[in-house]
Amino acid sequence: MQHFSRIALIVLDSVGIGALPDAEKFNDKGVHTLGHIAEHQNGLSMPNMMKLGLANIEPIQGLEPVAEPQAYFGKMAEISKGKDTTTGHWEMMGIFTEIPFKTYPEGFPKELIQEFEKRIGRKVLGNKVASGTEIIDELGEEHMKTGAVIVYTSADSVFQIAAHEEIVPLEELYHICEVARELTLDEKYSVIRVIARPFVGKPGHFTRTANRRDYSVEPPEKTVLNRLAEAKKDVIAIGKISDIFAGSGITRAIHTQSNMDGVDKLLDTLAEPFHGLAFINLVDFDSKYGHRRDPVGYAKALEEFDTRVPEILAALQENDLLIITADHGNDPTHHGTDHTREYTPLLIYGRSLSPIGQSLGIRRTFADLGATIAENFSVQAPKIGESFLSHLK
Ligand SMILES: O=P(O)(O)O[C@H]1O[C@H](CO)[C@@H](O)[C@H]1O
Ligand SMILES: [Mn+2]
Ligand SMILES: [Mn+2]
Repeated sequence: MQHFSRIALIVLDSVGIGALPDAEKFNDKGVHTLGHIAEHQNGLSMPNMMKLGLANIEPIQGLEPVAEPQAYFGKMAEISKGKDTTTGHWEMMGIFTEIPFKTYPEGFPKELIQEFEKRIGRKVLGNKVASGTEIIDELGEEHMKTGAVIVYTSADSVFQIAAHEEIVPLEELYHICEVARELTLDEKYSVIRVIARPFVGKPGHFTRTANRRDYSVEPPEKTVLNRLAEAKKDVIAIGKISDIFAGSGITRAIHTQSNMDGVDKLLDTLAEPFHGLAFINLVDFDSKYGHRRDPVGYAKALEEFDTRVPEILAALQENDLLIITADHGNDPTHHGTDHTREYTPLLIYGRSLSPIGQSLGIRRTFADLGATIAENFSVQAPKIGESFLSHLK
């Protein structure tokens, strides 16, 4: 069996590949992020991902499978009871989330908001489920006049705080988030993530900045990342990965501004020597296009990523393994603005592997990834997941 000295794991945030069998329970019957974007655009120009075998995973209207895919390919099911970023990434690294995280479809309880207002010395606006761009359009002006911060949530377990950078300086916003983080760690509330959502601009023309910051809870048990770090391997987190794991098991964190900046930083990372895992999340697909229900923008982002694939392949050394997947869906043609319950694509490429990839079938859980990575680096396997390392030849 081959072992690899470096693994690069790329998560295309929200690029799902069709409804999971239990999608109906999530109000997501018939969703298909990649398929519906391709259908909407009458095809997608992603020649490099096609060469790897993206369209070989399953038939997708407008995308042609290739005769000789360069990568091993398949799709993965999520067994955890959730469709958010945290649940998806944690499952990849071996955690089964059986009890869904607490969500707040009616907004946060009054007593929590009152305590929060008291502690931060500012009032709260909103306190409801909303889309982040819509709620700043709706309440941004009032926020600027009164200095009250905008609090909102979604179908996920998130406490999001939006504020204009010129009204609430970033340092203060981050402090406010720390207060919210502390209050919502209480079991009574158990919110998974507090998120700072700074924005700039004039009423009617607000834009969010890249100064977003996530305050996550630590995973409830050790993940494959912890096992790697304990075994003195490098665990390099690029983009929001470090936030998602609250820094746990990460040996180096690199923050990014955008998908393309993320790819640049991955290339920089691959150009340097390391031994272990480079784990990157490209969030624009999700935050800029999926939640905004913008299939045209989403398609462009996919095509833009595709143009960078040759550079990524060229940056790989003989003994490297590249894995491309996603953490959930976010079908921009589906109702609402939330994630969608989907399979995620799986593409695995290595220069030392056979030039024609085989099917890895339908993986029962995202944790097959963690199990594979653990086996590769000879660290303790996660409780769930089956390694497919021996299939890679
Ligand atoms: O609508 P925006 O602010 O982008 O928020 C989205 O981002 C959150 C965190 O990923 C999701 O829960 C969803 O609410
Ligand atoms: Mn995500
Ligand atoms: Mn999202």
